[in-house]
Amino acid sequence: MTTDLAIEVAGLRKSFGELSVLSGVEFGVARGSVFALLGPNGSGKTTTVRILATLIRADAGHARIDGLDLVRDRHRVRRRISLTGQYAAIDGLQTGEENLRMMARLCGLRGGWARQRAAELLERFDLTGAGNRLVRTYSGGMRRRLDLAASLVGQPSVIFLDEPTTGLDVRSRQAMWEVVTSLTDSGVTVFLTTQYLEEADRLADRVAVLDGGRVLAEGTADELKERVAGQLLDLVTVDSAAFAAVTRALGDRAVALDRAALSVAVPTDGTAAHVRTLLDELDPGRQLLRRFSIRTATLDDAFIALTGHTATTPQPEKESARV
Ligand SMILES: Nc1ncnc2c1ncn2[C@@H]1O[C@H](COP(=O)(O)OP(=O)(O)OP(=O)(O)O)[C@@H](O)[C@H]1O
Repeated sequence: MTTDLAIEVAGLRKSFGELSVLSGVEFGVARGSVFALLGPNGSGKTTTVRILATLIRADAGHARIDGLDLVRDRHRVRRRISLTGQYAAIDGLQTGEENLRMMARLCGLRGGWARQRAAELLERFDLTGAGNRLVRTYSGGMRRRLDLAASLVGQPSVIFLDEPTTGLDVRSRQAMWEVVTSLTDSGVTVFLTTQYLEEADRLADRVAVLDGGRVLAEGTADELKERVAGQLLDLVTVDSAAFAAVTRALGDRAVALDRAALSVAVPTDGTAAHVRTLLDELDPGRQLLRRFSIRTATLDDAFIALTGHTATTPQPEKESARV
């Protein structure tokens, strides 16, 4: 079956014993796009990737890759996908070039062709200069790039990147982002999981927010931000009593609560009239607010508004952070 969706997922469920991790996950990923699955620790991102990469089976629901059913056509699906970040497929005691050449041979390319493919990939991932060095001397960022290069040897149509930049420093993360962006130039579909909202915002054509076993929202990063409102009025209160009073008055209009910083934000259209009305409503005696500023909503704000917590805050802490 041909479809313009590279990945289609419907009603996906998965439990581990008593623990229900996915309870009806649905989404579609357009061919040649970058799709980010965003969610806090333990929300089931890796489980979703492992199901889609045919490593484990879902309890219910179905999924297709390139129109092929994950269960019935498992072997054909496997030839079209690659998964990076999970396997230590790279041998530290070989050079980068040797690793890629070995992969190429495993994919059926012979002598000269394997050498040529390895050289192309080293060049593409900016590793030509390091190609003859043992991989164990590579930095974390170089290893990730080599890992990604290795996953492209077989020319997959869908690439899964499970948290591709976790643990990398800022520069390596940016280098990785450039590489990921360039992947879709050759028509590859990229499915990435991340806890970094900035990463999803920067890379993904579409983002799905996974929490509580379901996709809570799906759209472009801009669409998700608009769910919070285009602009936010940030308010810093004078003390914790004032913070409590202001957040109580805001009720469920409050977003981006930060008790430690005594700050809270509220959606606004940014006009002087609306800002004045809000300030008068929240602080009629003019004693509760220290400062205010207006900013454009971020994907962080959208995430918190949708899920009630931050992307990286584990469950127990999040309860105590609630107001
Ligand atoms: N094989 C397994 N057996 C039992 N529980 C599992 C197994 N695999 C995952 N889990 C549990 O399922 C939940 C979801 O895990 P998963 O790794 O999919 O989350 P995640 O969103 O990728 O989290 P993180 O961002 O921390 O990597 C977690 O509570 C995890 O402990």
